[in-house]
Amino acid sequence: MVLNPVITKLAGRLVVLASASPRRREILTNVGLRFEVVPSWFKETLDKSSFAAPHLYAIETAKQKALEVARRMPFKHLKTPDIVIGADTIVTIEGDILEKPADKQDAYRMLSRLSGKEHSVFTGVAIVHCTSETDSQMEYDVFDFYEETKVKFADLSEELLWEYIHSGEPMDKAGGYGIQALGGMLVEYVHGDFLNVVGFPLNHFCKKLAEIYNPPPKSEIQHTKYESIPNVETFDNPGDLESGLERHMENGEAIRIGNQPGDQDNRSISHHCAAVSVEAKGPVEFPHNIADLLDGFKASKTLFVASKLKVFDLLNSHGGLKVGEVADKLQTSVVGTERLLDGCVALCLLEKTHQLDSLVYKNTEQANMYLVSSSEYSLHGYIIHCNDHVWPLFTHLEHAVQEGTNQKEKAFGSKTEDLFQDAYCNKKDVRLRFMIAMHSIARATGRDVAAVFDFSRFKTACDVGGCTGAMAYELVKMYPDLTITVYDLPAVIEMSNHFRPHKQDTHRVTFTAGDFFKDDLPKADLYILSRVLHDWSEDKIDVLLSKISQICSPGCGLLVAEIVLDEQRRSPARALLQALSMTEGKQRSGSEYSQLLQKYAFTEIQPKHTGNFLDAILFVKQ
Ligand SMILES: C[S@@+](CC[C@H](N)C(=O)[O-])C[C@H]1O[C@@H](n2cnc3c(N)ncnc32)[C@H](O)[C@@H]1O
Repeated sequence: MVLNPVITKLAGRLVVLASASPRRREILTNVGLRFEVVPSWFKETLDKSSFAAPHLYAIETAKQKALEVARRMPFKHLKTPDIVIGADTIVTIEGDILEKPADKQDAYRMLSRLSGKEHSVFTGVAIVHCTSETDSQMEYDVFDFYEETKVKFADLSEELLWEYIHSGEPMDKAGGYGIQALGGMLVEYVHGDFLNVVGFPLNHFCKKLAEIYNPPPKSEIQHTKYESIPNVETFDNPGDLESGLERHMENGEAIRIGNQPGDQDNRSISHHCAAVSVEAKGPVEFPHNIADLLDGFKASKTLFVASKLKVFDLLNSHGGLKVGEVADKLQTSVVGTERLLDGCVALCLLEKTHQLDSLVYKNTEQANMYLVSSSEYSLHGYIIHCNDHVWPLFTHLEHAVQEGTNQKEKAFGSKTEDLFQDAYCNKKDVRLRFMIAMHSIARATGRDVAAVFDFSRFKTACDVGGCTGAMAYELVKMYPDLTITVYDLPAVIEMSNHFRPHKQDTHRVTFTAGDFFKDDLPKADLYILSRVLHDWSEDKIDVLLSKISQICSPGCGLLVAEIVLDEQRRSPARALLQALSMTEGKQRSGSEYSQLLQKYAFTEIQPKHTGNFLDAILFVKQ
């Protein structure tokens, strides 16, 4: 369930937020919108003086941010979004626009201007629909709006001002303050939408969606159609967009790619599949979605190999390197290394810049955050697992489809009786690789799963099949009264100490070894099943859930963390593609999980999409 039914109209479309702001991401995630984040490269350099009013500047910046992403994605991300959302927040006082401070002095200048006075916060929002209707070019329908909120600051002493500036909070925020955190202490009153000041006017956005999807008569809608994109300056060279895939249309009007607004009800396949209806007789437009799929495996393998060779670790520790230096340090050929690095640039994992007379390769911010093996939320372990374990299974997909079985024997030479307890899994190196992979996903997701419900009424939890304890560590961080037992097979528990975080007090997380099909589970008032149910047959699930149901008293909780399918079982593609290499389990929709758990006297509280790798459903024992 989501707060605004209109948001469900976006289900099944590839929705992209063209903003790196964690605050915007959180606001939209909280209402159940599923979207990808692709930060815009548009430089915020529009000439403010050329706009008649400040809000027009914010709207234009939001539009340009969204359009830049809409234009870049088909070429750099190999997929075409259906909808791109851009936003720009500015603070205005006495007719001047204040954006993000450049440094501490700039923050001081801004905040002392705001002290004791009322100012306005404007957020411009652009919703860009990407369509390809009648001619060879993509077309962009842009719907935009803005919201104004008045905020009054208290009189700020010099001491308070500098204390706030030294906290570091002002630096990435329009006007130099963040109302949702420490900056809230500076504010005397707010007139208008609070979330607008945080960075995204959710209420107005939902109204706008309602207007777009349940439209009033056409004459009343105001939006701009961009057949070609206005020439704007971005970090990227717009010229390179023309060099990649070109759209071929010999006589126009042949096909439509992508769902159009209003298509929701008769849509037959989901967004990533880009519903293609061939309506006309003439030659057809170039099938971008199919071309993207043809290259999909090359893109994955490029990421895998760069990760395996630790390219991102190397570039992170050196800041930036020339191709010869990378080849030298990796002991690889110069020509092959250059191809790999250029492939990573094309996939937006690396940046290539001219420095003096040479080309230097550097990690993108995203690569530093997720691909460097030592980074806090690194996906490196999971990427290596995909390369070493999932990739070989997928090379036998044809057999898997013919035989309806997992192809572990063909890929690794071991027959699967129990997914986790055969000789192959008991090899120490294989087990460790698996645990590192589980750890990286659970760490990346744990915080979001822990935050989607209020678990504070639970004092004891048992993470059943909790592996390295990654989810447990995130939960105890957020809930200071909670203690968690991580329950897993002895061979896993034996190695769990490797994963204990150093900078966290971990005494509230303990480990118990056992077999959840055979042994008694520890007593707790919240049970967690994260990525467990999808792995097993109905019979085995029956054993496990009967055990949990018996041990639970009324009021006990059961948290299921899985990728939850939509009700038509069409998306997310991630879940359906993962199912192709499954042994005996299956992926389920929200209502399928509810029906399953109902049999064991658990009632669903609410399913939540976290926007992360896993979704969450909380159940309560009756
Ligand atoms: C797919 S992993 C999920 C790990 C963790 N919950 C997460 O979300 O990252 C499944 C976990 O179940 C554990 N497991 C499998 N069979 C088990 C059994 N019979 N008893 C206890 N744990 C088991 C595995 O060792 C593994 O850690």
